[in-house]
Parts: sequence; structure tokens; C-alpha cells
Amino acid sequence: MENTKVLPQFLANPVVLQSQELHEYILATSVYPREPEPLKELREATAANNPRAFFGTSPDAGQLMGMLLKLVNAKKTIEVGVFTGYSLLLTALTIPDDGKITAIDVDRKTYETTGLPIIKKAGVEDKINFIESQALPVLDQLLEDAKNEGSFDFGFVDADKGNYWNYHERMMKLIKVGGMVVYDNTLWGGYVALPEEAVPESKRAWRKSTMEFNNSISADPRVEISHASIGDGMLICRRIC
Ligand SMILES: C[S@@+](CC[C@H](N)C(=O)[O-])C[C@H]1O[C@@H](n2cnc3c(N)ncnc32)[C@H](O)[C@@H]1O
Ligand SMILES: O=c1cc(-c2ccc(O)cc2)oc2c(O)c(O)ccc12
Repeated sequence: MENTKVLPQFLANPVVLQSQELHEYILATSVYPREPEPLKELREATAANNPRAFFGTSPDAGQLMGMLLKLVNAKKTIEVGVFTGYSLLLTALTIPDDGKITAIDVDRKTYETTGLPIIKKAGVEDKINFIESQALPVLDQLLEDAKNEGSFDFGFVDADKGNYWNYHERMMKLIKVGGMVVYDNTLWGGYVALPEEAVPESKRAWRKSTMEFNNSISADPRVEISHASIGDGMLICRRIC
């Protein structure tokens, strides 16, 4: 077969699979039938009420994240970028009853109006410490207390893509050796693999920072990695030293 370069369908949507149909097949077969009811409710409430519903972690990526949380027996976690709370509720439902999540977002209102009522109904609100702030100063403040160093089992970063390396430097101090950090959108709708001129201007800055981040992580001896082509790309890092 001729090796033609067609413009991929994923450019319409942050899904980096070969086709939208394949993504829908995975969701319908393996993800939606197992998605916990509160998560489904939160996803549907987000879709109904928020024009930026596509910001939410994709449910297939969420399913993988739930498995990773269990594999590291995560109890104390940190999340940067909450939005309406899909990944936050997923984490809260997965960690044990005495687990704690430090969740940071500049915008509390979006979380409060859509996610929080569902989180309360699911009975997991007590596991969450939501901090409304820019994330970097909060991470730096946590690091001022030596007790927090190497104390987190798991981190999830899904916020301003230009700061991912800054978040990573902090995460490498906060997450314990053997713990994991997962970065979302690391394939940025597939734009990382296209020449700059084929990318809309509005997407170029974060394409560049995402590519730089991916290269830096690849060269970082502190982590083992797997770059999963799920959702919009998830870079999974396990701290090894
Ligand atoms: C893609 S959304 C997060 C989606 C969320 N993980 C979910 O599953 O629905 C990104 C979020 O990052 C937040 N954000 C952007 N820049 C930030 C910053 N510098 N510090 C903290 N939060 C930030 C935005 O307010 C937004 O809610
Ligand atoms: O298209 C986006 C944009 C973002 C985004 C925008 C502004 C911020 O301060 C943070 C994030 O995040 C996205 C995202 O997480 C996603 O899964 C798909 C698309 C976008």
C-alpha cells in the first residue's frame, strides 16, 4: 500500500488514535461499561454545562490512571489542573478511605458548580484538599516543609502545558522513589509530530513546549517512562532515584 500522508482525523479532537471510530469502539467496549456511576454523571454534567468539556480527562485515559493508582497503592496524591473534577473524582474513588488528594487549580468555581455536588454525593469529599491558586507557588510552599519531600505516592499534571517542566522539577522532590507522575496532553492532538507550518498559530506555543518537555523527560535519568498514546497522550513517569 502506498505510504500516503493524509491529514489525520485526530486534529479535530484530542484523540491520537488512527480513527475516531476506533476510539469510540474502545470507549463502548472497554471503558463506558466499567466507568463508575459518579464519574459518568460528572462527565455528562460537564458535557451539558461547560463549552470546554473537552478539557476533561478522556475516560479511557482515566481508566488507565485508575489502574496506575492501584498498582502503586496510592494513598497520598497531588493533582495540578482540576477543571470540573473528572480526574479528581476518579482518584478519590480509587484511593483508600484514609487517602488524601492535594488538588490545585486557579479556578474553584468550575469545580464547585459541576464537580463538587457529585463528589459530595459519592461521599469522597473528605479525601480532597482543594487549593485555589496558581500551582507553582503551592508546590514550592509544600517543599518548604521537609516532611512533604518524597511523601506523595502519585501525581497527575493536567494544566498549563508551558509549565510542565517546572512542575516536573517539583514533582521529582515531592513524589517518593517508586511513585508515579502522569502528564496529560503530551501528544497535543498529534501536533507534536507535524511540521510547525501545518499547525494552527494558536497551537504552536504549546506544541513547542510539549515537544521540549517530552525531550527533557526522555533524557531524565530520575524516571522510567512510558509514553502512552491514549486520550491526548499520557506520559507516565516512575521515579527511580
Ligand atoms: C485541562 S483542565 C484539567 C482537566 C481535569 N484534569 C479533568 O479531568 O477534568 C486544565 C485546568 O488547569 C487549570 N490551570 C491552568 N493553569 C493553571 C496554573 N498555572 N495553576 C493551576 N491551575 C491551572 C485550569 O484552570 C483548568 O481547570
Ligand atoms: O485545548 C486544550 C486546552 C487546555 C488548557 C488550556 C488552558 C490552560 O490554562 C490549561 C489547559 O487543556 C486541554 C486539555 O487538557 C485537553 O485534554 C484537551 C484540550 C485542551
